[in-house]
Amino acid sequence: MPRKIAAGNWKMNGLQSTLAELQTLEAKHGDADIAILICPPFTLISACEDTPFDIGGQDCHTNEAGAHTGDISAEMLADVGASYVLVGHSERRTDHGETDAQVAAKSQAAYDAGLIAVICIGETLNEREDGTTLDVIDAQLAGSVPDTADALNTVIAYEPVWAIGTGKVPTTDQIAEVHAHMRARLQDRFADGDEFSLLYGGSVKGSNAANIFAVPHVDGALVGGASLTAADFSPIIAALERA
Ligand SMILES: O=C[C@H](O)COP(=O)(O)O
Repeated sequence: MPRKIAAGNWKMNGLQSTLAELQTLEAKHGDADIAILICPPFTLISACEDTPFDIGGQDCHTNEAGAHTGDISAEMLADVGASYVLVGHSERRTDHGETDAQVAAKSQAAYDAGLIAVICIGETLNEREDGTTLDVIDAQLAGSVPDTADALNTVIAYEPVWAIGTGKVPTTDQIAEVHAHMRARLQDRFADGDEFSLLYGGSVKGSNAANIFAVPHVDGALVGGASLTAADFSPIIAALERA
């Protein structure tokens, strides 16, 4: 069975005062049966050391170390207690021009440092409207997921770009189509393809989480805005625990 994962991506949000929200969340879900992953900004990772939740970075460099001002290596993330790292988020692909090849190299860097890579893929609105969604998914899976991936070192997050931070959510049929497609592609390519955790991301909220988690091959969520407060994230975690 794939791991169930409720992941919160704080993006460029969070100061030390934000950690009070994490403590509230711990009081409610500190003993959860599912994996709860928090991806705070780099500046707060050390401060999360004592949390019962898994901690992840939001990006890593392809190299272990070197002259790359402002970048963070996977080894540095592991050094301060992270066990996961997001790679290939659409905001990185758009803001920093990251390619599938770079995302694959970052994933490999994550594996080399002992981190689990959460590889993000998803189509734009134009691609959805052109009817090329599954082609885009195929290309991103082929290009961003290294041959060395397996269900223990890799999680795939399907995040339609047009659903991120917009309040627009695909229909459950649309999510089901993409997740079943991803599962089939992973089964074709990897011996343990049926064990990879597949997350949905894009405007997940307490009000829609249960419907999304009822979709076959949805093993959890990658949540942005609604992961910033315990009040918003807790109902999503609870829905996944019930799913
Ligand atoms: O990484 C998280 C996703 O980009 C989803 O963000 P959102 O929940 O704010 O739409």
